[in-house]
Amino acid sequence: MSEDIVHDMNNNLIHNSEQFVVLCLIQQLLKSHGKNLADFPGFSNIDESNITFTPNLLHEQCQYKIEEQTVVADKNESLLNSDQHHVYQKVVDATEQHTNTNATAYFVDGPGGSGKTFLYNTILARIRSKGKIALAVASLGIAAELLNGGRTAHSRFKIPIPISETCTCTCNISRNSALADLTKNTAIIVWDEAPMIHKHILECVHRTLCDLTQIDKPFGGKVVLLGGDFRQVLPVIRHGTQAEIINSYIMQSFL
Ligand SMILES: Nc1ncnc2c1ncn2[C@@H]1O[C@H](COP(=O)(O)OP(=O)(O)OP(=O)(O)O)[C@@H](O)[C@H]1O
Repeated sequence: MSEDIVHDMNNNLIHNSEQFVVLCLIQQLLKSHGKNLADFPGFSNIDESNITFTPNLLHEQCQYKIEEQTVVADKNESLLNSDQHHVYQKVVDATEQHTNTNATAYFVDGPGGSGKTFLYNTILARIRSKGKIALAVASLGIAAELLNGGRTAHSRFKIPIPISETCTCTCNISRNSALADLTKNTAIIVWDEAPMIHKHILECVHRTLCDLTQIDKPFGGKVVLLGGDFRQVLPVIRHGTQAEIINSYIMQSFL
């Protein structure tokens, strides 16, 4: 978190001390889960009203230089193998012809090392080279690190923790927030290691996008590219039976 803050400071988006801003963000996170900094030993609540921290998320995503992204996209595109190129073309075309009314969700399934991350980064660069917003998220921090501009899905969409079977909640994104603006304006969401998340998480993001866009289609009508490898790790269900684990798969979702 503090590294993100330093990055924003370097881009003149934040004017408070790094430690103060991190504590404010932690307090905001805790508040969204019904707790406060003062609930933890050694901390007292802090006054967030002094903060001049308005990270313009939309601005941050528009920082990508079109020329640089075009160079990356052109170079990577020429290297794609036929399978990668097939997916690339479908997804890029869907994003270009997208009207928000024809929902388009894609899933890329491939074993480790088959070039999924390379493909995602090529798609991200191509969409960004057209001046559009492309959000890159992953279910795991380590996978998010490998995506250009990647964040964990929990961090990006403020997914509530925990999420229960009966939960019909949405993510902690209010309609008039910077994050809502960013999400509404995104042309595509690329989500790596999707098979590792519980289907309720995906459904929560879907409800949030529908709420923000006011479009009653899968993922609020956004183009979504979900990727991963079903041969790797499945969602972790504490003390879960085999049936419960299988039922938690995103493939078991109504989406
Ligand atoms: N078309 C390509 N041209 C050149 N290099 C490629 C191509 N596709 C993949 N690679 C390279 O192959 C290696 C493995 O690819 P990548 O990391 O994208 O696989 P992956 O499917 O995401 O793996 P994992 O599921 O384990 O994360 C990387 O070094 C990547 O740069």
